[in-house]
Amino acid sequence: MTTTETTTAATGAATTATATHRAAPVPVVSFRQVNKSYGAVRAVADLRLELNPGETVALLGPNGAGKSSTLDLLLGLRTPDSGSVSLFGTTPQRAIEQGKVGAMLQSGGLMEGVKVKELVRLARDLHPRGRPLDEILATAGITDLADRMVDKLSGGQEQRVRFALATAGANDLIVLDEPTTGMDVSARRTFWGAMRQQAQQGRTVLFATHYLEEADEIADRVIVLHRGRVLADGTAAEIKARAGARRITFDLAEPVDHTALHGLPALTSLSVSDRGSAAGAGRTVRIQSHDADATVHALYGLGCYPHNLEVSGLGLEQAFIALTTATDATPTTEETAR
Ligand SMILES: Nc1ncnc2c1ncn2[C@@H]1O[C@H](COP(=O)(O)OP(=O)(O)OP(=O)(O)O)[C@@H](O)[C@H]1O
Repeated sequence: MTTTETTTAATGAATTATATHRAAPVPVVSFRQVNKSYGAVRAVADLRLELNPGETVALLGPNGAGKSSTLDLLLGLRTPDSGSVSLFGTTPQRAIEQGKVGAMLQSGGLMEGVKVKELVRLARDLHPRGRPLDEILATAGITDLADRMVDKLSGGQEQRVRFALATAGANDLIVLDEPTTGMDVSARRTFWGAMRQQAQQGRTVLFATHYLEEADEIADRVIVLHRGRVLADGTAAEIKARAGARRITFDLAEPVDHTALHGLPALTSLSVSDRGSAAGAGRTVRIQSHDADATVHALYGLGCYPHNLEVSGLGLEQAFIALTTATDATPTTEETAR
């Protein structure tokens, strides 16, 4: 909090006005109109983004959307062509030197010829605010791997060791690029349990993932990147609502004219399975519509008698597909200009 005192001399008397302002918290991460291209490929385009203290944020996007490039810029591993990136109000390099950032990246092998505990101890000793070794091993779920040689680890175990290295110090920001790739279901559960603990201690967590259920379950904010831009930014519920579409499922006992179904209003997709409905006969129809009321109303107008009718919102996965495919259908500014 900042207090500003203003003293005004008027008619020989001093008037003191005290104004109290609440200082805006310094964002943990700030991207200001950042651009990054590799030759002709525009990987990050006019990216504006702020992360606030304590947020757990998922970065989603199809292959090539710019997720890894964004994380590389954030960590100072790449330099923007224009715009600026800051962490905790300073440069990425400075924030990392101060021990504020832990990262778990996709690339880069682990040092070989050492035991897991030796590698983790080294990372801990290099950190300005290293955590106790036993605690690091326990939170990463690798206590039983402590004496294993690093080159004898499975892919999923390696990922857990990478996580231990990323959390070897008391970081304020943890950055994870597809952290659970190669982990089985149980290792994933343990991993996210550990991650939650980190978030509950007030740390900001940013992770890129292709597992949409992870984003849905873990993140309190989801950022969808596409073609290097932010396509959607909000809670998972907001992203689902933003995609707008509803899913309509029903069974039909009688044969159906597919062309008539395709003519239903507000349709974004339609599939008819003739292999028998859930009830054992007929066919199951699955529709995505951006106006479920209009679609269902018209369905009755076709003389259809749907059974087991269900109308529901989209899951994050379908919302993600709806959002990104809608954008794929829209030409970019550069394409329009051609
Ligand atoms: N070093 C590089 N040289 C040339 N092009 C690159 C380089 N790194 C990334 N790209 C390109 O930049 C774009 C963004 O890549 P990036 O790896 O950031 O995407 P991503 O969202 O992380 O993808 P994925 O989900 O496949 O990991 C892609 O078109 C990619 O081919």
